Amino acid sequence: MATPARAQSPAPDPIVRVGGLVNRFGAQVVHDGLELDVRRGEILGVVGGSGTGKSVLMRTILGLQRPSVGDIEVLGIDARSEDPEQRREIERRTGVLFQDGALFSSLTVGENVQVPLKEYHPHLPDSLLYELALLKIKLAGLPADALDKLPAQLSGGMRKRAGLARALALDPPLLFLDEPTAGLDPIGAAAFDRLILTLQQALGLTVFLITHDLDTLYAICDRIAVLADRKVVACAPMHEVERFDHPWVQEYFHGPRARAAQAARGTSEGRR
Ligand SMILES: Nc1ncnc2c1ncn2[C@@H]1O[C@H](COP(=O)(O)OP(=O)(O)OP(=O)(O)O)[C@@H](O)[C@H]1O
Repeated sequence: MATPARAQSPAPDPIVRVGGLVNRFGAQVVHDGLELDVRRGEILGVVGGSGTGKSVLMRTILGLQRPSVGDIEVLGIDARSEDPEQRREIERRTGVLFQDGALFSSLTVGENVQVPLKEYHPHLPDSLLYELALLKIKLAGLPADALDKLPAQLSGGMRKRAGLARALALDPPLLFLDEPTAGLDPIGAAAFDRLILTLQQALGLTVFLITHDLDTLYAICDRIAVLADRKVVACAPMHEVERFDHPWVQEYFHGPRARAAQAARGTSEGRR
């Protein structure tokens, strides 16, 4: 049985701590006393029904949105801080892949990857910027000739990889991915999952991954955080979460799609 997140023993070495989080939009309460730790080096899958506040949670952790109430610490920094130095430090040490890739459409892929490099290292010579962008593009599994293409000239899967290359530009220890496999065909999605896992293992990344993709959860996530009832109702490895006695969890992890994802893997445990 998965333990409700609130009742868990302290997480070993959390890199993100969220405590007592409340987010309200007018009369709508999205989060109410939400607790979550992200452990250093894990891939945490964040799931929940549509509108349960997964993206709002991510934006709040990144400091892009101020919570109504609550404590948020990212890499030891108070994410609610208005100190520009602290804000910059969080930005520099976190990579984000937004759902649509959020690339600048008028810049080439290489120029997109160079944006954070130029912002944080304004004195790097052009030749080095070029080499670094090329390195990140290759790391994200794109061919070198993608460097000079505009986002519109790439496929959806390649655009995701370009967004990932930009997210990795500053070698962040912490990566946020918002539905990275949405819109990809199953083969492209599986390849993207493998890429995330390879990068996480090779670079020692911690990954906060919002997804609806059961295959992704089964294939690469160390723990799954379930958002429901305005809280994280369970946060545990998959084999524990799928047994959690909550209507949404039961529906999601034991519906026809989940059975198909499990069957595809042969077993739902020991998959990494
Ligand atoms: N800036 C905002 N102003 C008002 N309401 C907002 C704002 N941002 C989010 N919301 C509301 O908060 C709720 C949670 O939104 P959020 O985008 O986090 O959901 P989600 O769990 O990521 O959903 P999905 O799985 O559909 O992407 C929604 O009802 C949304 O309309």
